[in-house]
Amino acid sequence: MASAGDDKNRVISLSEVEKNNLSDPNGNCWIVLRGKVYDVTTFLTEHPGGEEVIKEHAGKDATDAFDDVGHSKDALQMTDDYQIGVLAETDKNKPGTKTGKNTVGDVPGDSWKDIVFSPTWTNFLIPAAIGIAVYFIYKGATRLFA
Ligand code: HEM
Repeated sequence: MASAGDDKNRVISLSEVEKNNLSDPNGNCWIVLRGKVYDVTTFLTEHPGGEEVIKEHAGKDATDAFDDVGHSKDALQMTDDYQIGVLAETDKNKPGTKTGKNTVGDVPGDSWKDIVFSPTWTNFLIPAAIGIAVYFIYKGATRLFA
């Protein structure tokens, strides 16, 4: 059922998102997740995590809060039903907004790239362990031939 109102690629400015923060007379609740705009007004009462957590982000970017919860892939796919547009390019780099695709593969920690390229302590620990092992092998070898 495609109609003009179903256009998920309508370009929406951040100031328009900010107006739909529940306090507006229309009572709408819009949020931004990775550069996409969602109208979650009707979803609030259905949200398994409760209304309040989403309401706190009404009219704002909720990407970090959404990711912090560790939403399931099902939850991520559900967001599609509420997308009403994309954030204007010029507004994507403003503080507090996150760009990027909202696809399953983009969930932090979900892709092998996040692990391989993450600068966490494990990336330091593994080379360090190899270094120590090489040192002891070398020490053992020099003792053998001494
Ligand atoms: C369109 C947007 C959203 C959808 C479709 C959605 C969907 C869901 C679903 C399906 C769950 C059940 C658990 C899961 O499957 O992961 C859930 C739980 C939850 N969500 Fe959302 N959510 C949305 C936005 C948000 C936002 C913006 C926040 C935070 C500010 C949030 C916070 C939570 C919390 C705290 C839980 C409970 C987690 C738990 O009990 O372990 N959600 N959400």
